[in-house]
This record gives sequence, C-alpha cells and structure tokens, in this order.
Amino acid sequence: MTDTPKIALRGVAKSFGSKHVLRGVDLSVTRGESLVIIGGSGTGKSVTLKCVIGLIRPDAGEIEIDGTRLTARNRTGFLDQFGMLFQGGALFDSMSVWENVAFRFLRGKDRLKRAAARDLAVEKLRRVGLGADTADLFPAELSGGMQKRVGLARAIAADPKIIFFDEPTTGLDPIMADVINDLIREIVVEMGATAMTITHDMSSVRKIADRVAMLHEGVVQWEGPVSRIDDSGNPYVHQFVNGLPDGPIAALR
Ligand SMILES: Nc1ncnc2c1ncn2[C@@H]1O[C@H](COP(=O)(O)OP(=O)(O)OP(=O)(O)O)[C@@H](O)[C@H]1O
Repeated sequence: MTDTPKIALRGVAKSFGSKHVLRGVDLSVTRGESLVIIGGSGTGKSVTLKCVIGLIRPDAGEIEIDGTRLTARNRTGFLDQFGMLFQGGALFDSMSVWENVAFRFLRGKDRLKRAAARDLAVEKLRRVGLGADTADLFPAELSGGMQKRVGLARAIAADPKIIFFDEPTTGLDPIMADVINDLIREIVVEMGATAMTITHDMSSVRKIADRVAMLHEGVVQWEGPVSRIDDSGNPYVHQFVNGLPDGPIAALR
C-alpha cells in the first residue's frame, strides 16, 4: 500500500462559453479512501465528475487516475475499468435485471457464457440485498430503491478498485436513502475500493465520506475529514452543512 493518489486533479478548469464553471480544482483521493464532493446546485460537481470519468475534457489542468494521466487518446472507454452508480440508476429498460448487472460480461473482452454471467449477477444482487427472484424482472417492475440496488450491483459487478457515485440518494425517501448509504459504505469498505461521490445530501456525506471537499465558485473552498464538517471554521461549509439562508453562498446569489 502506498499513499499515491488513486485519483488526482490538478488545476482543472472548464468553461462553457463565458461561464467559468471550474476555475482550478485541486483534489486527490488516496487508495481505499472515500471522498465526497459537496456544493450547491450548479456549482460544478457533475462537471468535475464528468471530467474525472472522461466524459468532459477540461480546458486546463491534469487528471490522473490510478497512475495514468487522462489524455484525449485514452479518455474513451476509460470508464470501463471503474464502477459507476449513475444518478437515477440509468438501467436499460429493455434488459432484465440480471442482464443489466452483468452488462459488461455479455459482450467485449470480458465476455462470459450467459449462465456464468447470470450466476455472477445473482451473486452481486444478493450482496445488495436482492433475491435471485429479482434477476428476471425488468427495471420498470422495481421500486426506486430496488433500482438503486441494481445500479449498485452493476457498479460492483467487476470488483472495481475505483467507484464513482453520482448523487446516490436522489429520488429516494429518507429511510431508503439511509439504507442505500449504509450499503454503499459497507461495500466500499469491504472491497477496499477508492470512492468518489458527488452529492448535496448531508446524510450521505456523514455516512459515506472519509473526507469531504466543498466546491464553490469553481474551486475547492475547503477539504477535510468528515469528522470536521460541523466544526470546519469555513463559512461556506458552515452555511451549507446547516442549510442557513445567510452567509457567503446566499450573498453571491
Ligand atoms: N454541457 C454543458 N454545456 C453548458 N453548460 C453546462 C454543461 N454542463 C454543465 N453546464 C453548466 O455548468 C454549471 C455546473 O453544472 P453541474 O451540473 O456541474 O452542477 P452541479 O453542482 O452538479 O449541480 P446539481 O447539484 O444541481 O446537479 C451549471 O451552470 C450548468 O448549467
């Protein structure tokens, strides 16, 4: 084990026209660590994540993942190596639950025989609390919480060493959100995975994070261990964590 960051962003900048969304983001996530990026709506959390997973190309700065610098050439398909739980689950409606979970094993270089792929999917479904009886259902037949579990099973299907979570509790009631947060934490710890999550749900932050970074006005305003978020001494974090109407964030609106 080394302290080499699994994920490192250095001076990452991205504008859309005259809108400077990211103005030099520096972040690093070490091996086995869970970093949660917080920030208000429209502060660039999704843009940051999309830069990291290669869906958006930054205007400036560097991103290194697992020791490899992201370049225009290797960006495509980079995500294949990592697990990702998309906001809303992003399941394929026309495929059964097990086919969704085993998606990457049904084609390409990791292809398995269908029976083996199904067995793998059933095992992952079990890990997220779903019985084998859900394997042949279709996403439309599942509740939102079950869809999230299936998305999580798909994210961990290939035992990735790095997992990204995009707003993992969006659309869930508070009780189901808590269940999913617990499950994410358990699985990340059990797999020893490095995790990066974006969210504005403070209950997720408290459950999932080892470390927290607060994004505002295109830069990381504060970062520190999750144990410090109630006592950060940072006015942005204080306002955000406590949901206060007054403070530097509201003053800028
Ligand atoms: N492809 C794009 N083209 C133009 N503007 C974009 C694009 N993607 C994002 N933006 C803008 O960048 C800003 C940051 O968006 P982003 O989705 O990263 O915010 P966020 O922090 O994830 O917000 P939320 O919590 O509401 O999802 C927004 O103003 C958005 O309109």
